[in-house]
Parts: sequence; structure tokens; C-alpha cells
Amino acid sequence: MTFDALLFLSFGGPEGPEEVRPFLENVTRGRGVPPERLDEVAEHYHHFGGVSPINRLNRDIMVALRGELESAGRDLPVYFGNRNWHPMVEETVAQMAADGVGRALVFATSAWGGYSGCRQYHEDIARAREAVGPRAPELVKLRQFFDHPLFVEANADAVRAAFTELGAEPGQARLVFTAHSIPLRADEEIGPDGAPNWYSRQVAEAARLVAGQVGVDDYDVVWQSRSGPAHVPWLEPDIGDHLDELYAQGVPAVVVSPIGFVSDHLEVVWDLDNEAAELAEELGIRFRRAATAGTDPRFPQMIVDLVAEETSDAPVQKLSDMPTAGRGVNGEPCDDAGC
Ligand SMILES: CC1=C(CCC(=O)O)c2cc3nc(cc4[nH]c(cc5[nH]c(cc1n2)c(C)c5CCC(=O)O)c(CCC(=O)O)c4C)C(CCC(=O)O)=C3C
Ligand SMILES: [Fe+2]
Repeated sequence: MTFDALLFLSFGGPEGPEEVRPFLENVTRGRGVPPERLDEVAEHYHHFGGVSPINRLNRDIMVALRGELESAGRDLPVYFGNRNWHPMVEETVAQMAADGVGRALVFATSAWGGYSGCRQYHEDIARAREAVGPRAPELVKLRQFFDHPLFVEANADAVRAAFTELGAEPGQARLVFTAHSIPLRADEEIGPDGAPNWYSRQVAEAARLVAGQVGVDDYDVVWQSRSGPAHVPWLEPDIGDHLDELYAQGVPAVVVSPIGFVSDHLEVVWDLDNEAAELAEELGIRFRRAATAGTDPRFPQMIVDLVAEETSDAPVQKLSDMPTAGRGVNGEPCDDAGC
């Protein structure tokens, strides 16, 4: 199939203090997140002048991606659209239609399946096409990439670098992978292979692959940044509780790999670099947070590989035995189980 463009579809974030509240309203519309939680999260953004790093990081990735596409001889203009903040995906898809784009690939910036990481991006695609009407381009979303070799290698190198910075050999510091928590119910709902817990199983699998490349067989997978009412169960343990537990075990040092995030989002720079690092310091645990994969040149190279899977019948590159999922046309969910 031929494509006229690539839509880089992400979460979006505020770029000034007055944008924080309306952004948070967009994120949580109809989700039952308590207002106290919104106030707390707004504070996190205000620590950074009301600016989330996410848009700048995405623009950096797009610059690198344009370079990689050009080197690969692919003439594919890259457009930027977001779910929750400007440039909003509706505006971007309207612009694509105006530019005469008839069919485009969509790269969504989440490695994962599940509602927030995949299904909701299909919904964004469908909503944007509907807003634009009959002239809207056909939009083909690329698959989930949690087990792509370049994503795994970039994360593994970042973990190695963090061990080096700590001056520790793997084995002298505990390796802890962290990803965004989600409600247990949400995790159970989705599993395109007929089994539940697709998201948490993918996170576990990506952690296993990265740890394997680093040569560590003893590691933990934990969760962070939960929201929602306290009585609703989310994936656990939380990273903070886990650091307490490691302290109780007498663990002297940790390397934290934020495998769940493709770049240094607010959840990484606040919840890890600030809160978790501070707790570790209080506990006397030496702490290093590994880099995210987004700034590694292999990340845009991976996107070019994913494009090649669609356009050149290039082989699907993956390191796990879990089935590929997440591809979809015009926002139709990829699978009955909602991917
Ligand atoms: C699985 C997952 C990912 C990883 C996959 C992916 O990358 O997509 C992710 C990414 C992100 N989440 C982000 C921000 C927020 N997420 C929130 C709320 C929520 N996230 C959830 C899940 C996830 N979220 C869930 C189940 C909720 C509860 C409400 C709901 O059911 O929707 C809220 C509301 C306040 C709060 O409750 O914390 C905010 C502000 C940002 C941008 C950060 C920046 O600005 O740099 C990014 C990349
Ligand atoms: Fe989130």
C-alpha cells in the first residue's frame, strides 16, 4: 500500500501555566478522577512552570524521524497531532486533508496495548476523521512496539549506562522496571490473544527482554502514578511502597528503568526523578533512573522499520512470542478484545 504522510499521534501536554487546568480537564473528561487528584497533578506541572516536557520531546523525535525517513529514501511528510492538547489531532487531520493527504500511517507514542496506550488512540483517530468529514484521509495505525528489538536494545543500553553511573555491576544494585499503573479492571478487560491482562503482561515481557540483554535475572516490575479513588484497585506494588520493601530487605542501591514511558514525561521527571529519588535518599538507597528510549537514535529507526512493515512487506521484527496487536484502520479497534 502507498501512503502520503505519517501522523505522529501523542498524548499532548500544557506549554504554560494557564494551559494546565484545561489540559487536565481534557485528559480526565468523564473518567471519574477526583478533583483533589487533579489539584495535586496540576501542582506537579506548576513545578515546571506549567510546561510539560512531552511536546518538546515529541518534536525532537520528529526531527530525528524526518532524518531517518530521508536516509531511508522515504518521502513521507510527518504531521503532529495530540489527544489532549494542541496541536489537537482534529486540527492536524483537517490540515492533512487540506494538503491533499489521501492515506496516512499513524504512529502512536505508546509501546503498549490496553485502553490508554492503544484503544484510546483508535478512538482519537475515529473522532478526528469524523470531525473532518468525507475528505478525511484513510488512517492506518501502526502496531504496538513493546517487543521491537530496537526498543528493547535502547532500553537495555540505558539500563547498562545507569549501572555504570552508579558504579555498580548488575547484581550489586537492584533492577526495578516501572510503568504507569492502571485499574485492575481495565487491565483485565483487554487481551487480544483471548487472555486478560494484555498491558501488564506486555510490560512484564518487555522487562524480561531488557533484563535478559543486560544479563540480570533477578529484577522487579512495579507501577507508578496511580490516580482514581483509593478504593479502586490498581496494578501494584507502587514504586514508593516497593522502595520501602527494598529498604527492609537491606538493598543498598537501585537502578530504575522507566520502561513504561517512551520519553521523559512528567511522570518520569516528577514521580521518579523527584518523588522516588527523594524517598530513596531518605532510605539511604542509592538511586539511578535509566534514560527513556525516545532520545536514542534507535527509536526513530524503529519507527522507520514499522513503516517498512506496512509499505514494503518488511518482516515483522519482534523479540517476544506474544502476538502482534494494535494495528487498525480508521480507528476500528484492531481486535474484538479491543487491543
Ligand atoms: C497506561 C498509561 C500511560 C502509558 C502509555 C502511554 O504513553 O500512552 C499513560 C501515559 C501518560 N499519561 C499522561 C498524563 C496523565 N495521565 C492521567 C491519567 C491516567 N493515565 C492512565 C494511564 C496511562 N497514562 C490512567 C489509567 C489514568 C487515569 C485516568 C484515565 O483513566 O484516563 C492524567 C490525569 C491526572 C492523573 O490522574 O494523574 C494525566 C495528566 C502523560 C503526559 C505526561 C506529560 O505531560 O508529560 C502520558 C504520556
Ligand atoms: Fe496517564
